[in-house]
Amino acid sequence: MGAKKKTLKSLRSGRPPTATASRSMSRKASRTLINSHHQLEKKRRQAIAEGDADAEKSLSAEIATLGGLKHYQRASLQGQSLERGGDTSKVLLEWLNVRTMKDIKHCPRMLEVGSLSTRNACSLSGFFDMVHIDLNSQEPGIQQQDFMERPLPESDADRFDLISLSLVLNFVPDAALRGQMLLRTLSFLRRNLGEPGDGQAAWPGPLLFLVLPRSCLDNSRYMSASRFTELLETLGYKVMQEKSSQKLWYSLWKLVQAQPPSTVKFTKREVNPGRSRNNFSITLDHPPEPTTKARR
Ligand SMILES: C[S@@+](CC[C@H](N)C(=O)[O-])C[C@H]1O[C@@H](n2cnc3c(N)ncnc32)[C@H](O)[C@@H]1O
Repeated sequence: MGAKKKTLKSLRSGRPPTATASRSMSRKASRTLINSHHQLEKKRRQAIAEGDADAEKSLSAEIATLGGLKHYQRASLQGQSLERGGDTSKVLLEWLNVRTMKDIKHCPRMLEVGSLSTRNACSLSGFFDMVHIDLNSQEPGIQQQDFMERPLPESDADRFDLISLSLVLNFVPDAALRGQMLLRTLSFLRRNLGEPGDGQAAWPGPLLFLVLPRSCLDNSRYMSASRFTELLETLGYKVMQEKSSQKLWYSLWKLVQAQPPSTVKFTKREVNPGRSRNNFSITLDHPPEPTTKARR
């Protein structure tokens, strides 16, 4: 660890206010840890799907040896500052436009799924009534909760004007679960934006902010930007903004359909053949066939 500690100062100086990792690791170490965690989680889910309890136990032990989700989150925080151009919510705030936000009389309610910090740009802006959740909370202001287990809202008071899924979909280790996560956003967004003229008309929502590593769309055998758009449009979203950085793809979607689709069949199919490509994919089988098992 001695050699790694030498990099501590430079890492800290490059870190945005959201990133408060207590111990730094090198850029290479954080990238390796993130990749290993994703691979092991994927294998663990496969073991669960196949009912292989021994394999699941040994993969869980390997994940624990790596430091588990807590260590992964620490690496992700460093990733924000080192490689990804900082806090992704800065892009969302730019798109929403400070002037517009100041004109909105109601305070838009925002759900940040996969929250590592309560001090990102959106949280500090004061424009939002924020709810932060994560599988593993690292701060008192972040509820420890699985979005997939969050009770479905009973009224608009429990719903949101904006949901953020920044680098969360790619964290989910299973293609079918990713589809379910996107589908689930529909239940958590407010569709009724109030009477025109009451100040709420300026809010452009209901909105979904999505960030993915570019490789998920640019270099996957089973996913591409057009295929992803096809799925989001099937769910009732329309793209409002999108941009790419060197490593990430940012997008902002507006929910434009009044009702969720009654059926969706979005299957895994090869769209970009090639040996060097990755296997990122999203599938959705809604409503699920009774015998269908979640599988990549
Ligand atoms: C790579 S980190 C991204 C964090 C941050 N949003 C960002 O943009 O850097 C992914 C986070 O999503 C969280 N996460 C994944 N699935 C989740 C779920 N179903 N519910 C809540 N949080 C989830 C993980 O615990 C992890 O902290």
